[in-house]
Amino acid sequence: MSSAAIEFEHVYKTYQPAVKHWWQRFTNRSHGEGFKALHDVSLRIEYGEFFGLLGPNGAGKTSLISILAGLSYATEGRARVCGHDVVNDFRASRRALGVVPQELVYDPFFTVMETLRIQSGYFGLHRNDDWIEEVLHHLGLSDKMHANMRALSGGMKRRVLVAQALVHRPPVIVLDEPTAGVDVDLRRSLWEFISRLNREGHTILLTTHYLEEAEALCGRIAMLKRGQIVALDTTDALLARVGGAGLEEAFVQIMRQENQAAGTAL
Ligand SMILES: Nc1ncnc2c1ncn2[C@@H]1O[C@H](COP(=O)(O)OP(=O)(O)OP(=O)(O)O)[C@@H](O)[C@H]1O
Repeated sequence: MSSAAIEFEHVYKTYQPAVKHWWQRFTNRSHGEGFKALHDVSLRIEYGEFFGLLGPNGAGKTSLISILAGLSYATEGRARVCGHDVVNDFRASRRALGVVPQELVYDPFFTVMETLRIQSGYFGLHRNDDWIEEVLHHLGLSDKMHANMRALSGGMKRRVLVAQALVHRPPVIVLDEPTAGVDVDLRRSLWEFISRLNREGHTILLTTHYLEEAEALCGRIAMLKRGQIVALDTTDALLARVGGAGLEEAFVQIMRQENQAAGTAL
């Protein structure tokens, strides 16, 4: 079968429980069962898709993205980016991927431009200023180019994280809740920019709790619950399930059915 932009094959993730005593780090004994965050997740996202990964808090979205970005290993199963295995062919898979993380992580000692030049350097790009300036322009950050990262507001720092993910022009872009805590203005300009990248052929994987955002942008959606995919369909088909009552209604109904099946309350 030909490669896809993103592939997960029977992925499981179990987090080991925290050790109670420091000396237990040096023993091979199991310290308990561990927490099963992902359970047999298989997913194939084709080139050029705008794909939404939805799920309640703790469903496993970030765990899945972390495996894709090589930040964490799957306990079982495989993941690939543009056909490159994220473990055996890490450099190629990482080069094909731009990740906008959920947390605001930044180095307080650098300016925006320095931050982006350093990021370009990680990918071996030494003359990248033209592209960096274009990205900054589309993210409304041109006037902050020489500002220190510390001096930016939370929303602006988030824009820099988006720019950081794009410096090496990756064909696949993963955005983990990129609009959490940002103003309407940025959301609009960010989505216009990301949609443009998608029209130009980039594959987008988006996680968000703003369901109207996913409804407007994503062609296909997977819903995760307790580490398992409980729905995977086109956005249109999910909307048709609820007679066009909106993605939020579809989400609530699917999660409720899953809760009933699991015998728990929402
Ligand atoms: N490093 C870790 N060690 C132990 N448990 C973890 C770790 N990282 C995540 N978990 C647990 O795994 C589960 C899935 O977390 P994850 O962050 O992947 O969910 P999420 O769907 O991204 O949630 P949110 O929407 O709140 O960001 C949660 O119960 C979380 O507490």
